[in-house]
Amino acid sequence: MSNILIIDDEKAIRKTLSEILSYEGYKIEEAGDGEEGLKKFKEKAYDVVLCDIKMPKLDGIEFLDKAREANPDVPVIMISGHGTIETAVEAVKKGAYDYISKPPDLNRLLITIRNAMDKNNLVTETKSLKRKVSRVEEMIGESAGIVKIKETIDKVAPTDARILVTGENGVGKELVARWVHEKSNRATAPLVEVNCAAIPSELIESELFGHEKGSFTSAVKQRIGKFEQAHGGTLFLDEIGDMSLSAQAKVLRALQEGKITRVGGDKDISVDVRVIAATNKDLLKEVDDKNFRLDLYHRLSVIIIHVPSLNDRREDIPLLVDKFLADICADYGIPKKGIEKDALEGLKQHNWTGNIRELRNVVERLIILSGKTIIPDDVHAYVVPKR
Ligand SMILES: Nc1ncnc2c1ncn2[C@@H]1O[C@H](COP(=O)(O)OP(=O)(O)OP(=O)(O)O)[C@@H](O)[C@H]1O
Repeated sequence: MSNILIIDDEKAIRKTLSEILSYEGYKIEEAGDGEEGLKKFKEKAYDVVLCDIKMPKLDGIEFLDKAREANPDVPVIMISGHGTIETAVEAVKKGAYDYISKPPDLNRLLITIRNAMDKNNLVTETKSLKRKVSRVEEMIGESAGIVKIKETIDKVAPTDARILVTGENGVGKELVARWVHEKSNRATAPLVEVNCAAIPSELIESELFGHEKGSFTSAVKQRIGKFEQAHGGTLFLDEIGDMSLSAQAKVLRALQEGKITRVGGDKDISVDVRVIAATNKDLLKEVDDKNFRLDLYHRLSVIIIHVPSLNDRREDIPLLVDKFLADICADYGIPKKGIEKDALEGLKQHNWTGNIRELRNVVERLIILSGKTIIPDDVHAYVVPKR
C-alpha cells in the first residue's frame, strides 16, 4: 500500500484529505507543522508528501528544501491556500512535483497524486535499469589506494601493457581489469575472462587455445579457445597462480610470439590479445616453490596493480555502504533505507575479511531485517563477527 504524508497546520484540511485518500486505499500519516513533517519524512519512506505552504515553525518552502536534501526522489505536492499561488509556483521551480489549491478539487488531487507516484516508480526503475545496462560497475572509493588505482588505470589503459592485478579474494581485481579494458582502445572488442582455478588442469589448454575435432576423447567437434575469442580485445586470466606448468609454457609462447596452436592442431594462429592477469597468491613465492615460471611472471607483470583489502581502506566503507543501500533498495523496488551514523561507524570498524561481497551481503541482510532506518542495534544483531 502506498504511503502519503500530509503536512498542514489546519486540522480540518488534514482530516478532509486524509478521509478522501484513505477511502482511495492510501495509507495516511499526518503532521501539524513543517518540523513534525520533516521528522516523519526522515524516519520513514513515503511515496508522496502533501505539504501546506503557510505553516508555523518550518514553512512549506523550508520543508521542501530540507526534504529534497534528505531524499530528492520523493515527490512533494504543495497545498496552496489563498494568496500563496505565486509561492507554489516558486516551489515547483525549486523541485516540488506540483501544487494543488485549497479547497482541493477531488479529481485534480487524485490525478496529481497518481501521476506523482508513477513518476516516482519510474525514477526508481530507471535508476535500477541504468545500473544494469551500464557496462562496468562504478569503482567506489576515495581512499588513497583507490585513487592511485584509478590514476594508474587512466595511464595504462590506452597502452597495450600487460597488467598483473594482485590482492585478496573479492577486493575488486576483476573490476580493475574491466575498467582497464573499458578505457582502452580495445573497448569495442570483447573482454574474455578465464578463471584458471575453476578449470581442471587437463582442460585448461583446450579452454585457452581451443582444440581440433578428435584431438582427445571428448573433443567431438572443433572448438575456438579463449585466446582466439579475445582477438582484438582483452583476455583476463583470473587466478593465474593456479595455472598448470604446461599451460603456463603455452601461454608464454602465445605472449612471446602472438601465436597459438589449437590442441591437436598443427597450424599457428596469430592472435592480437592484451592480457591482464590476476592473482591472490604471492606469485614470486610460487616461483620459488617451482609452481610458477619466472619468465611468465616477467611477461605478465609489466604493470602491477595491487588492490588493498577493505580493512586497509576503511574510509571507503561508508561510500560503499551508501552505494549498496541504493542499489539493493532499487532492485527490491523500495525507497532507499537510511542508516544512523553510529550504525555506519559500526560497519566501518568491523573486522572484514576484505571481500567486498561480504560487505554487500551484510548491507542486504540489514535492509531485509531492519526497519526503515538501520540502527546500531541492527549492526550488533546481524553482523556476525569474524571467526
Ligand atoms: N571499489 C569498488 N566499488 C564498488 N564495487 C566494488 C568495488 N570493488 C569491488 N566491487 C564489487 O565487489 C565484488 C567483487 O569484486 P571483484 O569480482 O572485482 O573482486 P575480485 O578481487 O576479482 O574477486 P575474486 O578474488 O573472487 O576473483 C564485485 O561485485 C564488484 O563489482
